[in-house]
Amino acid sequence: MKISVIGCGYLGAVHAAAMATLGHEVVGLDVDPEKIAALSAGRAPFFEPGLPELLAEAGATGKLRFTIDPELLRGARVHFLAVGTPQAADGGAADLSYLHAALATLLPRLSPGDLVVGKSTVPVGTAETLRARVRERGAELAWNPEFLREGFAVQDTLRPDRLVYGFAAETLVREGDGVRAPGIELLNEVYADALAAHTPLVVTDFATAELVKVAANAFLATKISFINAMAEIADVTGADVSDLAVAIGHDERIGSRFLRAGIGFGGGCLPKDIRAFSARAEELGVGDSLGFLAEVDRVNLRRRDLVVDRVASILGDLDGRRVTVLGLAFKPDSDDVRDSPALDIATRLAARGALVTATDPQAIPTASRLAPRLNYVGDTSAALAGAEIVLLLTEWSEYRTLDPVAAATLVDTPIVIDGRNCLDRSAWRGAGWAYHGLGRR
Ligand SMILES: NC(=O)c1ccc[n+]([C@@H]2O[C@H](COP(=O)([O-])OP(=O)(O)OC[C@H]3O[C@@H](n4cnc5c(N)ncnc54)[C@H](O)[C@@H]3O)[C@@H](O)[C@H]2O)c1
Ligand SMILES: O=c1ccn([C@@H]2O[C@H](COP(=O)(O)OP(=O)(O)O[C@H]3O[C@H](CO)[C@@H](O)[C@H](O)[C@H]3O)[C@@H](O)[C@H]2O)c(=O)[nH]1
Repeated sequence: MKISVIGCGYLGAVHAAAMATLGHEVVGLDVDPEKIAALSAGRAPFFEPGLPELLAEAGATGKLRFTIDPELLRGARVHFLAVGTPQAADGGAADLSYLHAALATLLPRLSPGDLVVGKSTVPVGTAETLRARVRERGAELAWNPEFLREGFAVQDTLRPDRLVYGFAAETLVREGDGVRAPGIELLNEVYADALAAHTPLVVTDFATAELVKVAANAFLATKISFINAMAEIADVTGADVSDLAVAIGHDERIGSRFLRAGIGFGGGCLPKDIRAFSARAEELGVGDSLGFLAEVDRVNLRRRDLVVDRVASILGDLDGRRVTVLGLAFKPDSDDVRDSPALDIATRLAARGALVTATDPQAIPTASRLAPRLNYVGDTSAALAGAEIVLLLTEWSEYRTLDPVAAATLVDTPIVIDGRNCLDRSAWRGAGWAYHGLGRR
């Protein structure tokens, strides 16, 4: 089937390439000519494991094209909207201007019978407001939220753990165990491979589909802030949050995943999604229902304050002190620094006068665009040289497996703050380091 993907960022580029490897004829549209030039040349415009190989595989099919020319949208039967919905500059709500612009570009190029499929994360109620404009063109709208994780985007796209389709409530017809809705066959054809692999499918109305996405992210964010709140308690009681997480995680009702305490969550999704969800609930007059998400956000942001304060309490005056930061991306296996706790901490220490040397296997280009004043060093050993304190802030495998004995010979003073509680503290202490975990004895 011929499909288009509008917006070729972290989500859209992977989606477009993955769809082509599944045999669809795909055109990916973006307004960023540099991104399109890279993708057209088969180069990934950002770091995502497996994406270069996926682009090569898709390129070899001859079925994948990237363009800035919206005319090439014509002829596709399914059009995915995958543009950004960032936090608005003036508050927590989602900025839908990119989505509206993308739709305005698409509408005149739609043909009757086409299906427009929203993938972007949107406030509940958005799809309903967009549908009339799509219907005027004789096309239909579906909402199909995306759950991929950066760092695992390729496998999550090809083998999602579930698919959710949202349709206008009045078009949904339930028959026994099945559901009919206009456009559902087109989506089933797009996802034939995943469906054949028995991927669970939930077909529902727009509002539920939109809510599933933000509810999932709100739950994940809450889980992280919960364990970080336990880390705060552990800090004052002498308990160990890592042992606590293992112990509560053995209860299958709780589960062991997403219970890693540390400097908290960041990225282009969790922080802005919980704020947009809260803002939308306020608009709907049910702000109190999500009041806890403001606390989830506060706990999360306190983690960054905690690390900055701890560095200050260890070093005393920060002015001119040599601080080395290992890791800038919001998580390992990504170059994404959107709302990265690591970059935020590094920047705040620099603002307080520290001489921050920062390194990351992939995120130096993205970080240096946002925070040009840090001293960026590509090589880990060079970054460690002469440090008065080392902060591990993104748990890339090369940092988790650092040899503490060798590292100790490079620094000025062997003090480490393990912002992700991922180091073997006995080994580090054994090598002479003053080890500081977060919520760990
Ligand atoms: N990144 C993820 O892991 C992820 C996962 C699930 C859902 N989402 C959601 O998907 C959406 C996209 O996120 P992202 O991380 O890919 O963002 P992104 O910023 O990486 O990509 C968005 C792309 O859209 C392009 N764009 C903007 N306006 C356009 C227009 N009018 N026409 C064509 N292209 C346009 C931008 O140039 C950019 O390349 C967001 O709503 C996000 O919340 C993201
Ligand atoms: O136990 C944990 C797990 C994660 N994190 C942090 O939480 C953030 C988000 O991590 P993760 O959820 O793995 O990354 P994303 O790629 O942002 O993915 C989330 O956001 C996407 C965009 O909405 C969704 O599609 C995914 O399902 C959802 O997991 C990162 O800063 C992690 O360091 C922790 O601090 N502790």
